[in-house]
Amino acid sequence: MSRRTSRLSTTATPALPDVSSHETPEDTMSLDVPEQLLTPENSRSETSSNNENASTDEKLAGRRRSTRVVRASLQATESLANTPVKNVEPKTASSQAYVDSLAKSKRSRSSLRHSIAVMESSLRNGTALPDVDTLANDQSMVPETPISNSSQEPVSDEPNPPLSQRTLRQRVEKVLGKDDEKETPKATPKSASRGYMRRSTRLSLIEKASDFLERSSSVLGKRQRGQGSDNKKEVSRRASLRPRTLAPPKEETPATAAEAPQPKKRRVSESDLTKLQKKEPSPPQEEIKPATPKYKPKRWVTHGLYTGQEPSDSPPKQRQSKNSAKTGTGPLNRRILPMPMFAGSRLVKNGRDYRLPFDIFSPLPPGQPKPDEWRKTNKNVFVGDAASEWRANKNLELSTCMCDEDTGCDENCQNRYMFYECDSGNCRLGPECGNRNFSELKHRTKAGGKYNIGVEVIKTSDRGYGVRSNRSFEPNQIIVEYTGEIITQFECERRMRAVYKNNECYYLMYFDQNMIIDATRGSIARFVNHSCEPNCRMEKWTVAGKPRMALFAGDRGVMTGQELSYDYNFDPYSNKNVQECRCGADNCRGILGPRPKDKDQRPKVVDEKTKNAATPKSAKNAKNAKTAGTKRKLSETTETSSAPPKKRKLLKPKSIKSGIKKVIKKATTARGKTTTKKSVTASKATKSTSPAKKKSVKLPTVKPASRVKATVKTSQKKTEKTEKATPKSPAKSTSQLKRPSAATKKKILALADGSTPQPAEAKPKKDKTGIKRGPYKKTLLKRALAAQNSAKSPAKANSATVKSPTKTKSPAKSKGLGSSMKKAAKNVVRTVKGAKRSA
Ligand SMILES: C[S@@+](CC[C@H](N)C(=O)[O-])C[C@H]1O[C@@H](n2cnc3c(N)ncnc32)[C@H](O)[C@@H]1O
Repeated sequence: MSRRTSRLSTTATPALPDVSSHETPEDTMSLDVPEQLLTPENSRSETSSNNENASTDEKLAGRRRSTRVVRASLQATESLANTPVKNVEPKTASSQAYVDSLAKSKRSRSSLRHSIAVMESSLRNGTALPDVDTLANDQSMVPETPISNSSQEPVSDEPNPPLSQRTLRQRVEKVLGKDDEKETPKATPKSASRGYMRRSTRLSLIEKASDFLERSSSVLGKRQRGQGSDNKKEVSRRASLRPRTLAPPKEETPATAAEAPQPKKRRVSESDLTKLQKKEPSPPQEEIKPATPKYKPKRWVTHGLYTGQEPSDSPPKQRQSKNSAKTGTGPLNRRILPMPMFAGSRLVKNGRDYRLPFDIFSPLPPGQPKPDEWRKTNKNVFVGDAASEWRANKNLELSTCMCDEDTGCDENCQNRYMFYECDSGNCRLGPECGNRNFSELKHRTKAGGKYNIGVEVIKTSDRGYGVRSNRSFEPNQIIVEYTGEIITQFECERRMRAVYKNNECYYLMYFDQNMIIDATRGSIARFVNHSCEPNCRMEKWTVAGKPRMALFAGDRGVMTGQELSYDYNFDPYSNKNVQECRCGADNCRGILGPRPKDKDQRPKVVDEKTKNAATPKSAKNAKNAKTAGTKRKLSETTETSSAPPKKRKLLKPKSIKSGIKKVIKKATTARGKTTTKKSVTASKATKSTSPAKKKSVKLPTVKPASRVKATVKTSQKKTEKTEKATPKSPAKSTSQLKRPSAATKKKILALADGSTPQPAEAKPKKDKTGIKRGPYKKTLLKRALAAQNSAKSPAKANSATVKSPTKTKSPAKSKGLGSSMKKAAKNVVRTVKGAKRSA
C-alpha cells in the first residue's frame, strides 16, 4: 500500500479569478494531505461502509454516519484548517452553488451526502464536479434506506445565501441544520411555512434517526444524539460534522507525531475495542500482568498420629463396612471437615491412646538388608501333581449364610463360623456383609502403597527377618495372605531332601488335603516369626471354593510399628530339631513348640490348647495350631528323616476327668434303680472310658469288653492300636455282658462285708502318669455293678457271669484313683450291704 498524497491545488480553477489575482503560482497553496494508510481496520471501515450502504437497516444507516466521520477526519490536515478561507472560497462558492442545485434537485438527505462525497473526491482530484443529473443517476447506486425513502420531499428553493467563510461541509451542514431548525423566528412567513413543513418532516426523520441511534449500543452515537437533538450549536460540534481538516491523521511519521499536539482521541465503540485487542496483543499488558502464583495441589497425608484410629465412642463392631468406614483408608474417606476447635475438649477429657507413625518413631535404619533369596508371589500356584490331586479330592463344600441386613455377617454368621468367605454366590448381603476379608485385602493390595499393604520386612537382631505393621489393624482384621507354591507331600519331601537340605529356615505350611504351601517362593507372610504370646494368628479359609491362608490380627488388634507374630505351635518330634525361642514373651515356652518330655510343661500346653478349643474363637486357634504345627513339623522332621510326619494326637485330660465323674455319678445314682438302667449305665460307663485313654491312664474295663484291649499306652503306636480296637468295645460291652458266677458273687459279697480279705493282692504299680494302677482286671465299676445287680436281684446276681478279677483289691485301697472314685466305691459297697440286710 502506498501512501497517496492528495494535492489540493487552487491555481487552475477558472472559476476563481480573485484567487489568481491575489496569489502567484508560487504562492499556490499545495497541501500534502497525508491520507490514511489502508490498514486492515481502515479497509474494513471502507468495506463496512459499503456494506452499510447496502443495508436497509436504519441503525446501520446511523452507524454509517460514524464511519464517515472517521473517513472525513482522516482525510483532513491541520494545515488545511489554517489555510485562508478566502483562497478556498471561490471553489467553495462553486461548490455552494452546486450544493444548492443539489438541494433544488429534491434529493434526499442520503443522496445529498452521496453527492458531498463525490464533490469531496472531485475537490481532491481537481476534477470537475459532475452534473446534477449525473449525480441523480448516481442516486440509483445509493441504496434506498428508510431515511432516503422518506426523504423524497421538496427542498426549499430559497436563493443562495452569500458565501460565508465556511467549509463545504459546514455549508452542507448548514443546509441540513436549517432543516433541523424547527422554530426559527427569523424565517419569512412563506419560507417559514414551507420550511416549517419541510423542516418538520425532516425533523421527524431526524428524530426517528436519533431514536434509532439512541437505541444503538455505540457510545459515540449516544453522545452525539444527545447533544445533537438539543440545539444547533451542539449539532455543529458533532464529530460527524467536524471539518476534516481538524481531524488528525490516523498514522503519522514519528517526527510529525512528536511535533504535533496530541490528537484528540477517537471515541471507540466496544466492538472496535475488541477488534483492536484482537489485532494488537498488547505485550506491555502482559508484562504488567502479575504472575499468578501456582498453587501445588493439596496432598493429604495418608499416615499420621491417629492413622487408622478414627475417633469413635461406639464399641468396635464386627461389620466390615462399618469398620472400614470408621477406620478409613486414607484421604478418600475423609468426607467431612475437621471437627471444630472445642471438640478437642472431648479428647482432653476422655483421652485417646496413640502411637507415632511407624516411620517416625521407628524408622527403618538406613542400609536395611533385604532378603536375598525371596521370589515373591501373591497368588497360590499349584505345582506338579498338586492341581490334579486337589481336584480329584476336592470336596464340594457349600455353605449359604442366612444373615440379614440388620445384623450383617457378624460373628454369628454361619459362613464365618465355618471359615467360609461370603461372596455373591453364598451370601445375599452386599456391602453390609462383614465376612469378606479376602476381598477387602484384595482391594487394599490393589490400591497399593505402604499404608494399604500395611506390612514390611524388617531385620531382627536375633531371629533373622521378620515382618512389622505399617499401620494399625482392628482385632481380627485380615493383614496379609500366606501364599506360595502348593505342592504334594511327596514333592515336599523331595524338596526337603534335595533342595532345602542345607537351609536353616523352611517356609512350609500344611495346607489342605495333604497339600503343603511352600512359601520359599511366596508372599511376605513367610517372614512372620513365632511368638509364644502372639498378636496375630494364621487361619485357613475357603474362598470361592478354594482354601486360602492368611494372617489375621489377634483379639487385641495390632498397633502401628509392632512386629507381627503367630504361634507356630509345631511339634519338633525330635530333640535334635528343637529350637530356642527368642520371642521374649513373659510366658515364653523357651522353645519353638511344646517342650518335649517335660511333665510339668506339657500338660500345661495341652491345657491351653484344649481350653482354646472350647470356644468358637479358640476353635480357630486350634486350627491354626494344626497348620502352624504342621509347617514346623515338616521343616523339622524332614531334617532327620524322609518319612512323612506322623500326626500327633492331642490329649484331652479334661474329658478323662469328666468321663470318670460321669460314670461315678451314674453309678451312685443307680442305687435303687432297675437293672436295665444299670446295664445301660454300665455300657455308657464303658464307653466313657474311651476319652480317658488319651490321658495315658489305664482305666478299668468290663470283662466282656476286656476281649477288646482298651488300654492306652503312652507310645503313639499303641495308641493307634487302641484307637482301632476301641470302637468295638462299647457295642460288645453292652451286648455280651454276662452275669457273674456264683463264686464271683460270693467273693463280691465277702468283699462287701469287708470280712474276707482278697487273696494274693498285689501292690498297685504306678504308671508313668503317676496314677497307681491296680493289678486287677476287673474294675471297680464292674464290681460295683455286679454288687448292685446282686443286691437288687440276688437271683439274677447269682446267675450273673461277671468274671471275678484275678487280682482284686479293696476299692478303698486304690489310691491311684481320685477321691471321688473312692467315694463312689464306698457308696456302692454300702448299697450292697444295705441290700443284703434287707434281703
Ligand atoms: C518361617 S521362618 C520365619 C522367617 C525367618 N526369621 C527368616 O529370616 O526368614 C521360621 C524360622 O525363623 C526363626 N524363628 C522364628 N521365630 C523365632 C523365635 N521366636 N525365636 C527364634 N527363632 C525364630 C526360626 O529359625 C525359624 O525356623
